[in-house]
Amino acid sequence: MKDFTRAYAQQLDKQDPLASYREEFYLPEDGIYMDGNSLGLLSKRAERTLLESLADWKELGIDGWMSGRHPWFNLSEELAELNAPLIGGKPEEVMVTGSTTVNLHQLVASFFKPEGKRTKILADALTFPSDIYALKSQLELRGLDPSEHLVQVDSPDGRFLVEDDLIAAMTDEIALIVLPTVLYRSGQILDMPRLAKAAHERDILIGFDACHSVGAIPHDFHEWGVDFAYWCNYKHLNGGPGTVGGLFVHERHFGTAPGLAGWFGSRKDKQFDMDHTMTPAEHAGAFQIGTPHVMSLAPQLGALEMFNEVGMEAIRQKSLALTTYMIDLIEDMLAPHGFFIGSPTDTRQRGAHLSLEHPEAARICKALKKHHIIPDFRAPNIIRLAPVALYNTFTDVYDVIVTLKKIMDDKEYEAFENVREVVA
Ligand SMILES: Cc1ncc(COP(=O)(O)O)c(C=O)c1O
Ligand SMILES: Nc1ccccc1C(=O)C[C@H](N)C(=O)O
Repeated sequence: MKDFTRAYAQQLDKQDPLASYREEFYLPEDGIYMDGNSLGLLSKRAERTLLESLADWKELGIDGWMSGRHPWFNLSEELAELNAPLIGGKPEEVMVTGSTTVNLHQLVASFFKPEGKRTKILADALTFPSDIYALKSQLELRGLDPSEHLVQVDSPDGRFLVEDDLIAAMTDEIALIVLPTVLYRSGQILDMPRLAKAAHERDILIGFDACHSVGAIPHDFHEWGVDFAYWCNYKHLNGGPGTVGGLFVHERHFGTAPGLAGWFGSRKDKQFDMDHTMTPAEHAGAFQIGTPHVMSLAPQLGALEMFNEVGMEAIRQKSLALTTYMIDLIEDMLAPHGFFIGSPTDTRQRGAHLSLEHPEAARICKALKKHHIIPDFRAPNIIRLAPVALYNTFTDVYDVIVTLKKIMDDKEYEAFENVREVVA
């Protein structure tokens, strides 16, 4: 018999080995934050490392590049070491640089080599729009028509992708594959090792957008043989709004010239020779372009420290316990209200957020916000809820679903217009 009392949720919190991490974060005073899949919250450690870098600037000026608490010249490399275990790469295969979309541009510019019959890029119909915009523009830059050279594999139900369909589309016309690790709407995890193996058996390179999986699930990119990956550090990793992104390039590709070159991709000892012939770094550092956004990197030092301390296995375990508990509560409390859980029920395929579909989703989100609960909305009908392992509790989950039940029982959502806000 499942227990649907608040006391049971509190009991689960008492047994939670990660409970103490909640105090490390600045949480809303009178509300519940469930949007860590879009923008993670500020932690005290991230605030401290940002303030330290500001103090270095204040006290050292230009010397902050080489002296100070976190010398800026090596900050991207220092952070790559903290990022590497989270995605299962060797430190030299990872770089903290650019942003998701910029890194995708860089990686496609470097690894898309249309030749003979192989001139197409394979992607999917559910991926984040920015990736598609980037892929289309990369094709156009090569004089290739995206309507012919970008193949997007469809989804049978608009929620999930089927690996067999993706593999069936890996034809001898495909030069490069770019897929999400975890889908941004449904939270489905794709079978990355299987896809990488299938791609390589067909002589195709494969890269992954790991925005919704980094900091949420463990990865083994090196072992899986993935060619490249890229991600943001502002969602599950709590690095701050617009913080610098990450990229992974498998060591077998070291020596590939960066498609978009810039002096920060140089070997560190050569960079200030100011030679007009670039000597690229001999590792993933080669894919950096210009001066790093230091103040935007700095919070990651504190933020990422926590992930390395706790380990991705423990984070994954709690995250799955939270989403499984949430599904149980939704099925019990919201049954008469017409919600559809558009996320995988199989835990092996479920990322770290749940997608709740409802025709009134836009205004249900507004009603939740009125109760100081922060979800997000994805048009036309999705409420995304992300109970985050490091700072959300089982009681948070309980309170969110009870509030949702009240909003539905009392039709509170009818007080709002069913249209999205500008930033939804
Ligand atoms: C899966 C995915 N890809 C790409 C992006 C775009 O990232 P950015 O705006 O940081 O380039 C996002 C989020 O914004 C995302 O969730
Ligand atoms: N970068 C942002 C800026 C403003 C508001 C949201 C975002 C997001 O990251 C949204 C996220 N990519 C999503 O999965 O929808």
